[in-house]
Amino acid sequence: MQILDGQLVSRATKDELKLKVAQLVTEGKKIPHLAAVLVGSNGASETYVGAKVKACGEIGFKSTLIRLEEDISENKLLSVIDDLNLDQDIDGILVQLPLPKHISDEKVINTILPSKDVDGFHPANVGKMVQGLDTFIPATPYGIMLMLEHYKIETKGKHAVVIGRSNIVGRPMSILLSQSAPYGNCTVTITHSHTKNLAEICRSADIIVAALGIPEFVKEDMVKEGAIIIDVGITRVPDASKKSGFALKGDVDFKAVSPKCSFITPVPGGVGPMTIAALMKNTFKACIDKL
Ligand SMILES: Nc1nc(=O)c2c([nH]1)NC[C@@H]1CN(c3ccc(C(=O)N[C@@H](CCC(=O)O)C(=O)O)cc3)C=[N+]21
Repeated sequence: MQILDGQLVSRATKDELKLKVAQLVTEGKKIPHLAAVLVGSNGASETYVGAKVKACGEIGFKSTLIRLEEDISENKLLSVIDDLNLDQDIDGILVQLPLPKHISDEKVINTILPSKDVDGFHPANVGKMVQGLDTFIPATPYGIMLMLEHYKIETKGKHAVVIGRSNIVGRPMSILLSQSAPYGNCTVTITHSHTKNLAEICRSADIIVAALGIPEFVKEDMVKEGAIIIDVGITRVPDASKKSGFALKGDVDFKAVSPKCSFITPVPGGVGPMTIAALMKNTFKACIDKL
């Protein structure tokens, strides 16, 4: 069993980008600039956005964090996005999800200029991704593909089971895994809360991507010997023994499952850091090739 070290691969990816930025500097070219928009103050969102801004600093990107009040009107938020769309210095725009209930995710996502949509959530970019055209790939699935590539894990012809069908992870992941090289070339089964015989389907998987958001959902008896396990879940569960007051739990029962598999991602330190690295690659792309 080998642990897939997201911290390590993320660092390597960021180091690569850092060199490329240094090159841009010597050539006197534009430096990538990410605008991150955070509405309200959800603890987890603060952490993630903070990590994104920090990564920009490490690589040498510019970043602007825009904090807005929880009760900002939808129209006001849309006008903030319009301003960022028009701002020639901003290459990438990221609006951290989830948004407060009175704001429509769909309207927000549709307002971001596709050429600045480094999350790859805009329907125009989703459409391109589905067709295998050049576009921004959503950061979590992209990060997972980068991780598999880094460890030279052969995916061709394998049966991949994706648990979860969200627009930000499960669905794009299932599409990328099914696509031809440089993507997965897998046979993909996408499963969700209405799937029958989930355990049985999982047992037939060579690769499991768990992205349903239920802590330790994937148990030992759902996993085939030698399977590759990608754990996307990251839930904060109360834990009095931790200084923060919570522990991070993945969607996989790591202790029980890890002895059975060939490769597994830990939580934390697996997919999470790769999500950040992939976002940085998208931000670089937004600056370099104006799609
Ligand atoms: N517009 C938008 N784009 C996103 O890409 C996006 C989003 N909204 N909303 C929430 C999810 C989640 N996400 C994570 C990013 C980093 C870690 C990460 O770095 N995790 C660390 C631990 C961080 C901690 O201590 O909580 C780890 O797994 O090692 C996790 C999750 C991005 N998302």
